[in-house]
Amino acid sequence: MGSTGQNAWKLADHPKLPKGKTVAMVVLDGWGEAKPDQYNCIHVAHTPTMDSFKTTAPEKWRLIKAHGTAVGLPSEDDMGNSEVGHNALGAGRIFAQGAKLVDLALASGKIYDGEGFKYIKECFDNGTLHLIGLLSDGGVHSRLDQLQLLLKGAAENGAKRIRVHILTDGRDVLDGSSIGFVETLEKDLSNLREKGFDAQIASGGGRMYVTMDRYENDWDVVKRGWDAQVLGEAPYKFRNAIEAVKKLREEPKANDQYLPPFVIVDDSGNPVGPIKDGDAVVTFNFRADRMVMLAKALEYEDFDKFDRVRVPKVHYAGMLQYDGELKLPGHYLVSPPEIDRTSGEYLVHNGVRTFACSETVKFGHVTFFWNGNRSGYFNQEMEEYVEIPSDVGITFNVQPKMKAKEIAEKARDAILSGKFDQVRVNLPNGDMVGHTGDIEATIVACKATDDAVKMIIDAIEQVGGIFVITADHGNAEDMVKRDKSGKPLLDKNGNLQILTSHTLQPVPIAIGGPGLAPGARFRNDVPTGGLANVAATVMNLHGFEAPSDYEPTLIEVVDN
Ligand SMILES: O=C(O)[C@@H](CO)OP(=O)(O)O
Ligand SMILES: [Mn+2]
Ligand SMILES: [Mn+2]
Repeated sequence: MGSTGQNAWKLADHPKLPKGKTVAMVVLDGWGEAKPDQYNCIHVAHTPTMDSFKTTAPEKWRLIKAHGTAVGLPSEDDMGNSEVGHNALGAGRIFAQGAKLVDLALASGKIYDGEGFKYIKECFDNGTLHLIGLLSDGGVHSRLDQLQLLLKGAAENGAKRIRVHILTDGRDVLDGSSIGFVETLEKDLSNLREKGFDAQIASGGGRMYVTMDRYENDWDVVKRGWDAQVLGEAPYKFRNAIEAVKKLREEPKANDQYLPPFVIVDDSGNPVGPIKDGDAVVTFNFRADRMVMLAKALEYEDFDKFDRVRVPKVHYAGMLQYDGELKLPGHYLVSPPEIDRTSGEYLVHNGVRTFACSETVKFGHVTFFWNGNRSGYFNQEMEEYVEIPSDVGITFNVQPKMKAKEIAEKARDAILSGKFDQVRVNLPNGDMVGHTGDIEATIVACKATDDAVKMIIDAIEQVGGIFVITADHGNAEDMVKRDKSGKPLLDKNGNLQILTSHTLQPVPIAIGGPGLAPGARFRNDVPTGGLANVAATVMNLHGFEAPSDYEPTLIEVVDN
């Protein structure tokens, strides 16, 4: 911004909308809009509150885009996700996101001229290059084609010995697709071997059970990965990764997301790629939340979350820097998007007292991602962030109600306390249960979400406030893979192909409450509006104009 002084943060008064109304900002995670059928869990579930917005106040309900270029992703084929979704909601502008920035850096070759690559390259003569990350083409945390380019580029730039530590997906892509991705990677590695490089897969495991925990929900997940990747120890040992994944998937109930950790061993039974002193390590996920914990384990000298046993002296770089505030990791291959001047920061500077809450698995979404990938408060006196501990060690189809009620109660109490102007929550159920692929449980999840929304809008009713209900991307509204005409697809055994991932669907946004000015309604001249238009809308509802470079507001106020 032009000036860094306090004045630069001052927002103009909205000409028509008053200040001082309590605004509830509710994000339903994984709640899109799709045709009603039996695989649309939101449609099947009893959701009278969410239904009523659409039917009783159609001028205060609409759909907005939540995927593709509307949230800074490379193409319209990219489904939405929580990181880019909450970034857009909070920042009010569309930033080229990690997926795109890595594409550009790889295409131009600039990645190899950067400080991060030079740093890891210092180990190439005498050490091994380890690449750790999610192996799929989901495009939410990482992409296989980026890994392939990085492998090729590293080899061309001097890496002689390369070990890949894979995390199987099944959450952003179909369950069972891990085998195909491992086969593709094995082919690439064998090509490299033919050219004289020593390149192999060294370890693996399912993303939800090995390494990719987030927000410090369960350090055991990261420890399992550490043991396999760094120490070369795991309950399962295989000679190659294709065999490993095929065998481990044979266990009843096994799936890609939760495969147990394994290491690849040589003829004598020794692990082929533990991480040692003098090695280089790259975590090739571009998305932050599920890499931060491993980054801490690799980088922090003082670390007490689990016994690392051996802490190798390595040159470590992230694909991106995952946390700008913590400067974590210190070295990275591609600079992250610089998401500055978020609505949260503006509003705090303009006297808006903010409360934010979710349960652990989504806590960082409504704080860290919302605030432009920044941890902590802008102003401790004016903000309170509350984290409700998530259940640990279960898949959420077992507890589909999750902590929706507890989150809603906290929001209700915050609203009724009169201490806050904005009360912001993320309700995780549609997404977290949707990812399990369990349709019955997802229906229960959607009802629990609707009940929670009801509790929050009842509180808003009591204080004469305003509510904004929206979502970050789709998930629960479509649980099957479909052909182009929308017909559910069957696999070769005639079984339905269950969709565990997010979707490309738009999401609803509803506004209302007794504090909403009588003439306020959605404009009809922003038909392509998306998540990034929400921030200006919310600033208006707090009585302010949004900064001029924000995406336009979705609302207008007509004289009645
Ligand atoms: O669980 C996650 O990491 C992603 C899916 O990969 O979901 P969300 O973007 O909703 O957090
Ligand atoms: Mn989400
Ligand atoms: Mn999700």
